[in-house]
Amino acid sequence: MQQQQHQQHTLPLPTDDVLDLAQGVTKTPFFEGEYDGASDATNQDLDDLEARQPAPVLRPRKYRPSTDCVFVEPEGGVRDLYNASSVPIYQTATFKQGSADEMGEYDYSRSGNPTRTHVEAHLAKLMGAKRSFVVSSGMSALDIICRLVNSGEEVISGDDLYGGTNRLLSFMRTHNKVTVHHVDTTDLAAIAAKLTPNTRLVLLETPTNPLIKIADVTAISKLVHERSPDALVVVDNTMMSPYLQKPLTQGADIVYHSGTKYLSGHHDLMAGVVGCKDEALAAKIYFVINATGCGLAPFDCFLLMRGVKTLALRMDKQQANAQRIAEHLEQRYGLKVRFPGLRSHPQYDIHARHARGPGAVLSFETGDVAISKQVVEAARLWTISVSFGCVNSLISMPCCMSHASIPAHVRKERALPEDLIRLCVGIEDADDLIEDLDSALRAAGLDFKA
Ligand SMILES: Cc1ncc(COP(=O)(O)O)c(C=O)c1O
Ligand SMILES: N[C@@H](CCSC[C@H](N)C(=O)O)C(=O)O
Repeated sequence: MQQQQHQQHTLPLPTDDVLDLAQGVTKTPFFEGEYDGASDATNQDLDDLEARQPAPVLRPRKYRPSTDCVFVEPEGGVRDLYNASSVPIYQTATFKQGSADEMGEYDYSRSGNPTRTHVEAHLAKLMGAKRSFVVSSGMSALDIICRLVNSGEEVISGDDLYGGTNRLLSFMRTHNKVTVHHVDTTDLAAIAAKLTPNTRLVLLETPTNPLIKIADVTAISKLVHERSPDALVVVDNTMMSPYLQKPLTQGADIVYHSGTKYLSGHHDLMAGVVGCKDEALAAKIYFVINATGCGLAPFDCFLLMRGVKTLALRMDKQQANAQRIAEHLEQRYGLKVRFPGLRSHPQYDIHARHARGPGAVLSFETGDVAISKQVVEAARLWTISVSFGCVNSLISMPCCMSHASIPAHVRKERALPEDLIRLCVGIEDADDLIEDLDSALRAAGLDFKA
């Protein structure tokens, strides 16, 4: 009984009411799919629907992605007693009950908290998810998803992926008797070769961290669902954010993000986000969150919500800067730059079909570990730091930083270049970023090509 109540209040609240009202008018719920300017129901249709209703109608409308980030559906989150424009931080562990056997919408913040419900509803809309959850970190989000895998089952994942993800999958292999296959996820045949009736998860990063390889989520989802109907396609969408890419609308079953990155945008909190395409999966995910207690704390929910509202603005500036920097490095220095906004990227077309932009993470090699180290250490505006998605620009060497937990021999087997430099581009003036990078490259002995 109590369990059911918890599941209800973590739903994006009256979204279903909204859709019921619009039934027969729109085939495209407002929270599904991209704005394409041409859905079956126009806003005029919805105005007409409203005019025919005896009472005020909650109107589902489709907005463009940047509007979606900042506009919080009034019926989508929590109802605040005082109509606060910014939903307050419900800094409470418990909620009072009217009687011993009747709890209200909330009883205990591990099970649910209004500030959390609010950001979850907003993120569900952005991701095109039936339901979303916010937890204590991106790794926590993946941990919850991995609990859907039983011992004896199999996971297929990339041969290029975040070091912490690799670490968790290795733990599952050694401690939980799960078979983990690492394959090149740009190669459909390589995935097909590992699919069995025992496959439970196909876990994709796209773009991958740090080699920026692109997976064709649509083609992979179709293949996996046909060949291994019990398998779930899970996409780590951290590098793109829901502003640029919505894998649930491309066939994936679950999407997750490190909210520590673009969603929050300022490197002032750790968070993870999970979005599910259906209620059955959502119920399983909610069970694990409540059972293990990794739901995001109220203050961090508030910060995450504040960050999401400026996501479009930040991402537009960051990726415009990244595009200029990628072109500069490729054209002026002749470096091999890995960035899906460059025509030279091997999966440029696939990425362009799936995402609204290239994002703001790129990587390149110098040909020598010592030179790369000199470049990284000579930069001034570019801070040496792990992570990405922050408003400040960051520079790193993945093999000794974010991916150091992958043993050196495995990095070698998977062709992860030790001299790789990763740039995470921020919102500074692109000219300043380029000048600073030029002087760091020059200090390390690299110059414009003749
Ligand atoms: C692609 C990717 N996914 C997931 C994570 C994990 O996120 P968090 O650090 O928030 O646990 C990271 C980085 O940490 C990452 O780079
Ligand atoms: N010491 C940390 C490293 C975090 S890396 C963070 C981020 N995902 C990135 O790619 O830079 C760890 O061992 O997890």
